[in-house]
Amino acid sequence: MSAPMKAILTDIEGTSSSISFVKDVLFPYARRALPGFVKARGHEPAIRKWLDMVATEMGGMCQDAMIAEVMQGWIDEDRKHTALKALQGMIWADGYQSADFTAHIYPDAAEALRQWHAAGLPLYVYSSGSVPAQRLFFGHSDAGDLTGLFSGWFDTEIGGKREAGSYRRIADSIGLPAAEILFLSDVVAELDAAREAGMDTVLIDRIEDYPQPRDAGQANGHRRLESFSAIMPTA
Ligand SMILES: CSCCC(=O)C(=O)COP(=O)(O)O
Ligand SMILES: [Mg+2]
Repeated sequence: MSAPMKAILTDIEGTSSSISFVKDVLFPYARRALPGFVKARGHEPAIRKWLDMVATEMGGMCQDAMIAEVMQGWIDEDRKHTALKALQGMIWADGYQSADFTAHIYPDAAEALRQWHAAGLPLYVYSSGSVPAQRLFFGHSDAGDLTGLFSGWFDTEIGGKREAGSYRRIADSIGLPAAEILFLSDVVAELDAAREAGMDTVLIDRIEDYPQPRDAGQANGHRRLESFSAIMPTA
């Protein structure tokens, strides 16, 4: 018999929210703004530390304009680099504050998150997007400010999403055995890592993001659902 579910940990892109919002709205916004952002604010310590991290990876001294160009390339490749994600989050803050966009959330996800929270189930986020970017995302979602629904936030500062150790550290930080946490994601490799750490898993396979639903082999033994509605009826 499996352990009772005591908390839910959710991914964002492709799980609670559409891939196309991230790829077609957020990434191009950050790509366009990056050179100006680095030029105007690169001297601020909270920004400098990330630029220096990228410069070190590039082999040492390089001009900020070149660092910005390298990071634009990383955006095109969808690299989940912690420095890039931190800077993207700072850039998106302007976009949300000036109401250039609101963050997409699938209506079934917003509804289920509200129901689970109302039922007393603690909710957590684990995304490659930085924690500040996650807070902005759920704070300015199509369904309003949902930040109050969450008990905690995790990004790649705790470790990569495809590494079992990250999920062990998250379970420790939440203060529950991994077996009592359900992780939701659209990426099988992330679910594999969470399962290796002992978490329960559900593959979210949204038709809008994955027009060719994953078959049982591709799902690699993870329960596969097309929305949040069927995960745990609370009604
Ligand atoms: C929360 S900010 C936008 C999402 C993002 O930058 C990203 O890389 C999403 O990755 P995820 O781990 O949520 O699939
Ligand atoms: Mg995802």
